[in-house]
Amino acid sequence: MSVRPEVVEVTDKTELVDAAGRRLVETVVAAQRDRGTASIVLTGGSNGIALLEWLRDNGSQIDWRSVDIWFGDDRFVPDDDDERNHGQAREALLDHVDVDPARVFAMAPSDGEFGDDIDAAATDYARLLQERGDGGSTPAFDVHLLGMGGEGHINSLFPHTDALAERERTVVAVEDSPKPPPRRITLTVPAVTRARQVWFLVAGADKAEATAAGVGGGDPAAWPCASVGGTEATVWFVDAAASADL
Ligand SMILES: O=C1O[C@H](COP(=O)(O)O)[C@@H](O)[C@H](O)[C@H]1O
Repeated sequence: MSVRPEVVEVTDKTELVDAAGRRLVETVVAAQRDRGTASIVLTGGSNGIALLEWLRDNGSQIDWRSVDIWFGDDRFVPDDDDERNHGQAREALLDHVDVDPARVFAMAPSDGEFGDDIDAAATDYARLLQERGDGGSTPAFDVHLLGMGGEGHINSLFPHTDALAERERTVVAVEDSPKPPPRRITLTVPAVTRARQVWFLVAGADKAEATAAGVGGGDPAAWPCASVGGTEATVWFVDAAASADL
């Protein structure tokens, strides 16, 4: 991990979303003031989507026209499938604020332009990241949001998998995710660690062991959450139950 993680402990999930939401508004507004633009990598999962709902109601200080929206992972299923992180993000936020559609970079669904060719879809997302990367393999995202599973997975990077071990490509296809649906596209460790700030949104007692491993520097092959951090900040927003083992 690049920088020492900061832990923001709150009581429950409502406070967690509120704390992360307030800080995200501040961070995006500051980036837009300093650089004229901002970039956020969204995550799926319960807290990631709750945060987007919070932003829908409380994010009016953000100039949504000047934000690039990326996805940390998505499920390779048809576009109208409820499992799509992109569809959930549209419903929670993107359809309700003034984002520039040309700056919302969804991963291809299984009925999109690449059809069922998941590798072509993953390769194309890597191409897009590089194209917008100002000479780097990806943009230096302002904030990469991450949910986390009880076994420590982030994006679709699961313990002891080739996707987690990837150190060259920024985006890979996953054909056998242990959590359904099995086919996914995900940013890899080299992509996540390009972010200025990496934020974990974690609630629930079933995440306490993984939280302790992530914050405390556990084995990155066993605990994907321990394998990433931001170049400027790594922040863990955790509720009381998830922080029980810290
Ligand atoms: O499969 C996924 O799960 C994680 C965590 O989800 P949660 O509901 O336990 O918070 C999520 O971060 C990831 O984007 C998603 O594809």
